[in-house]
Amino acid sequence: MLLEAREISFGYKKGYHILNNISFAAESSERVGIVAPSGFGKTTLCKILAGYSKPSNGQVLLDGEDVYGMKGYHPVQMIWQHPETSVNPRLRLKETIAEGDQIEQRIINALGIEHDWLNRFPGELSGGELQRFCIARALGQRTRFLIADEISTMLDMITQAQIWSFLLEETEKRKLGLIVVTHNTALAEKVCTRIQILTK
Ligand SMILES: Nc1ncnc2c1ncn2[C@@H]1O[C@H](COP(=O)(O)OP(=O)(O)OP(=O)(O)O)[C@@H](O)[C@H]1O
Repeated sequence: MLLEAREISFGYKKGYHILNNISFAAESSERVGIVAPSGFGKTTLCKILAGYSKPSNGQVLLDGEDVYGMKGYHPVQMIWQHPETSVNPRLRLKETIAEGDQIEQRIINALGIEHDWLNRFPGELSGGELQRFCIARALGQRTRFLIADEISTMLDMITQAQIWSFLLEETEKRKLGLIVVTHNTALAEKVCTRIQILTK
């Protein structure tokens, strides 16, 4: 499967574009690191790829089909930098998991999610524990591409290693494309099959 962003332009303020004519493509067999300076618009591009923001110009295509015309589950799922703002604080974590597309128990186990955490609210977990739920939720049955936007910045080294080794194994097994946004070049070089530098 091919995910393509073609000549994307986007601005938060009318008349001022953050992204100007940006093109990007990734195959589901790839793990692509996106590198650009802070404030360039990497998260904005990820939001466009995952269907959260519509570009003012350009198209996002999945195997040639415009994703903004698709209905139902979005095959491009995003894991955000801040898990605490990516979950509903009023839902117990088992309900957060249920927001995903039939998340398999083996994914919950592999991420080290403890049974007792499922009955808690987000405010009762650490950032690292919560991020595991956000990763699990994104790995639904119909997910084809996963976007990881600075997902491990707040984690200790052991947890980072566990989570990345799980993600590499899972994406390989299910042939999911992985797009990685990080300022950590050593991490990008380790986990990605290709690095794409975005330029204005
Ligand atoms: N919701 C918003 N409303 C207005 N401006 C925004 C909004 N979100 C982001 N911006 C601005 O858009 C620009 C790009 O932001 P974005 O988060 O996409 O950059 P980034 O490359 O991911 O940055 P970083 O590497 O620092 O995370 C920034 O100047 C930011 O202030």
